[in-house]
Amino acid sequence: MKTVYSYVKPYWLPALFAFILMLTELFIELVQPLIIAKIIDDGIVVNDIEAIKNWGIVLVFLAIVALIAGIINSYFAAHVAHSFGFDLRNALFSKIQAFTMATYLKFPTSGLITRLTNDVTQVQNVLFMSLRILVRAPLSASLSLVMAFIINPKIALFLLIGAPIVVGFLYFMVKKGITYFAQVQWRLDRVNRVLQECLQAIRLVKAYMRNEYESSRFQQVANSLKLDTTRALRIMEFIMPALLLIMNLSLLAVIWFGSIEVSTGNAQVGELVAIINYAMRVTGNFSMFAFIIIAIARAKASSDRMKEVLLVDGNGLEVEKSESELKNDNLIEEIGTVRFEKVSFTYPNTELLVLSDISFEIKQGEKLAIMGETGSGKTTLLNLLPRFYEPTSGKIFVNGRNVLDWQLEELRAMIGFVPQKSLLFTGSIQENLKWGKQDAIFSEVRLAAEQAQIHETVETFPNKYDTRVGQKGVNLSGGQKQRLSIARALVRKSRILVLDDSTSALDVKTEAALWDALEEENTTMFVVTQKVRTAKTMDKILLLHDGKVEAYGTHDELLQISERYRQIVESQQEQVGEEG
Ligand SMILES: Nc1ncnc2c1ncn2[C@@H]1O[C@H](COP(=O)(O)OP(=O)(O)OP(=O)(O)O)[C@@H](O)[C@H]1O
Repeated sequence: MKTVYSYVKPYWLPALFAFILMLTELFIELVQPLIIAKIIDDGIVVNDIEAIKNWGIVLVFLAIVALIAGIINSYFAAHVAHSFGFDLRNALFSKIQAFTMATYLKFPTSGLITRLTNDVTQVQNVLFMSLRILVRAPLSASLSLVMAFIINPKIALFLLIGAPIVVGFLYFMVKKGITYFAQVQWRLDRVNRVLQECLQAIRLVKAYMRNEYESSRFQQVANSLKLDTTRALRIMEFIMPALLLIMNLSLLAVIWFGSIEVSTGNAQVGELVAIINYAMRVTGNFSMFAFIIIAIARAKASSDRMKEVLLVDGNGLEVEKSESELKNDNLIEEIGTVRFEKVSFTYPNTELLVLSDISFEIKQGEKLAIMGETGSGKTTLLNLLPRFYEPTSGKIFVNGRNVLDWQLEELRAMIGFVPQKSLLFTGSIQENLKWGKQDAIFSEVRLAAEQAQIHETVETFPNKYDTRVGQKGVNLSGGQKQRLSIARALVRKSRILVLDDSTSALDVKTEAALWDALEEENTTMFVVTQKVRTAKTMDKILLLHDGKVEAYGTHDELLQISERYRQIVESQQEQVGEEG
């Protein structure tokens, strides 16, 4: 629990205040029965109105103090709990952002979302309850017991009849609760995952008319969540009345034995009333304690899940190298060059060699087309460049320096990356384009948009560059999204530009205009493409097959040396012929 609850530390002072106020409430709670006993024994029994009045005033005064203490305690408890929740969420978010791609693979997205939302809330609630009642309930119960013993040990002894059973019940509840609630949180992950998948693929679901299927899939996971939650809560449903029954039986025994003691003159009425009062407090506080124990069990399951994230360290995080570790080599000569030397790669936790013995070099300003059938390793190869993953063997050099020896930030600042799937964020077009370079001025944004052939389209939007995209914004076509993604990368003016099949949705004319515009830039380019027409315009082509280099060279060279390339060319010529 340490890693999660260490986030309470900065709030120790308000937490201490809350604790002291809680003790004040507790103290008053414990003194009240004594005063009632005084009112009965010194007032009612001897008919002393003055004593009743005086003790009555003290009672009311203490009740008001307890009320005020309770209100201020709630205020501090809420402040501590919510600040803690805020810090914890931020810490989790930062940690997740620093994950290596390999670590992301270990945590399903839905699981991370639940951890950041529901799990944090569970722990936050328990912290709030702790500052309000967690310590108070058992303390109040045990001190009430002590007070009862001080007043009359013989009668109070009857309160202990059920104690061993109560302790046994609580132990059982905590043990089962932790296991069951861990299962509940896991089920919540599954519900989130199905929901996320369905919403992301909503068009597909509609197009395939899979609404009913998706609904039943959702019902299945939601039902499992319901069953597991019910199972977990059932322990409480069973144990709470059982606890109360035991406690009330003890209370009955106290009343029975106490009335005998009073009638034989061994005890006073006031004493018995006070003990009954304390006994009821023991009962009430214990049931409250049992309720919190359930919440703690749930929070323990949640905090264990968050701990998994917070404890990710070392190889699981992207860590910047210290200046002293960096190689001070001469980078000027090879600026903009990229060299792969016998690079092989296997995804973490898998056996399959996805890239095998890849070697090639491109110079500054050269444009490399990467071709190959689906699954041949094109995206994987590109992912190694900004060090999303590290090669299993072999070396990759950027500007003549091994990518492992670069400061991560510097390396990535040099690379403009356009992933296969165009993703835009909620916000204006301009905000999206400036996303990779916050300090870009409008003329840079506009130039990038012109190069990416999207400027004219943006000009037709109602608010031009201030038009909102994403949820509640304009709906963009696939090609428009692709061009905006390209423009976003171009705004950064990176030395190296990586386009992972990012022009697939562009028509021939637009694509040609895009390459023309990029021709003017002295940018080294990696372009994954399926189209020979595109590949032909590049300086070199790297043809991958099954993760190996099938052929490497210019279009003409590949026509000479690679049968597979010739087949691709022929098949596309046939297509063009058929289309024509
Ligand atoms: N995260 C991953 N974990 C394990 N294996 C993966 C992962 N991503 C991709 N692979 C595997 O690596 C191989 C190469 O995938 P990659 O995405 O690089 O191919 P690609 O040539 O870009 O394909 P496409 O043209 O369809 O995008 C495939 O066999 C794929 O199953």
